[in-house]
Amino acid sequence: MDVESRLSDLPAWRREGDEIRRTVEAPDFPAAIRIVDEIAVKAEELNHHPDIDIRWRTLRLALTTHDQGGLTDLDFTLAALIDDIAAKHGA
Ligand SMILES: C[C@H](O)[C@H](O)[C@H]1CNC2=NC(N)=NC(=O)C2=N1
Repeated sequence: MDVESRLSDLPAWRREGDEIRRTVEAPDFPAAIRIVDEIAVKAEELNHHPDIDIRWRTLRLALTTHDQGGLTDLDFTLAALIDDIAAKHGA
């Protein structure tokens, strides 16, 4: 897996060890929760779940594939979906 080349298509994400991470700044707290709610739907569809830290309107998201011991295609697929959801909510 060429992580750096996959990340070049996802400029909001950066690698931190075995994870990729991004911050999402929502317009307000309700929007942040709506973003989390939509991410939850995709996470269930993919059976792949981000770590999410919610602080007022700031979300910190981390993706990795624990059961494969590192980053996989699923992490980059979910990252792109999260970007779409965030953009749709003005984040
Ligand atoms: C049993 C089930 O497939 C695993 O627990 C899945 C669920 N969602 C997951 N999500 C993430 N991010 N990493 C995993 O390794 C993972 N494993």
